[in-house]
Amino acid sequence: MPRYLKGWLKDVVDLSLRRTPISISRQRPLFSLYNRIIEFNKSKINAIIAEYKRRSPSGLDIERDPIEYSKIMEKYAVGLSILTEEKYFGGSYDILRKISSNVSIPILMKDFIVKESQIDDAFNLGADTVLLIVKILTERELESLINYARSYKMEPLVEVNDEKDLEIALRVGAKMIGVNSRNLETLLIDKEKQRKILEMIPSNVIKVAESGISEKKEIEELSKLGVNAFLIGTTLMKNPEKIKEFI
Ligand SMILES: O=P(O)(O)OC[C@@H](O)[C@@H](O)c1c[nH]c2ccccc12
Repeated sequence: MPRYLKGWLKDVVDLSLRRTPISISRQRPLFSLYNRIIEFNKSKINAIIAEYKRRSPSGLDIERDPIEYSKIMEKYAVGLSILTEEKYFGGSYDILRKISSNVSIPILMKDFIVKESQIDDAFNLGADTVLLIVKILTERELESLINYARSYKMEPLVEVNDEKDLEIALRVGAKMIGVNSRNLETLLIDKEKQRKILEMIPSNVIKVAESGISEKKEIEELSKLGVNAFLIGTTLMKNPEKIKEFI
């Protein structure tokens, strides 16, 4: 069982535990997000992970064609992040499947993963990796889900929000760590804290800055701290063309 949680996080995790596994099989080769971030870093192109997200508990509400969006991002982004959580983020497995059959760049399935069958689903739907959120899992669960993802050759993005999360992520051997500036419990953004945590990550780990990025200047500043990739949702959902300015 996942960690003790309250409020919407408890609800979203309960829904994840009850999610019915799908029964289709993968139709697409595996594209490594981890390797492609390193390639972008070598060629000095800002590695942007563009997120498709219709809604969010922090207030976003947007309709946009998923294929059209993904086709723009395919030209510029290092990868895509696709929300599949239904109730709070307006995502679906169907959207992920449609996008994965139309693009040839790495795709991260963004959901509240608490059981192995959700990783099976990600693989079968054509995703190339998954997000694992430290805050909702026990250390043992996190470790075993990381290994389970790796059994599919997926290197998961492990999300942390504070020092304690980071200690756990490093202890269980995460190789790609995302620091979310948004606290999932309070929904508040704290960029100072995010920077502090990013600076604590050893340089042999891929560092991803997540949430609240809206300007090129922020990407440049974060790059100076050794950040390898940037996960951007809201800004690109509102204006996909901004990706051209960001890279
Ligand atoms: O829309 P933004 O502020 O650019 O953020 C994107 C991404 O970081 C955010 O959607 C996110 C980060 N971690 C999550 C965990 C669950 C759901 C969503 C998220």
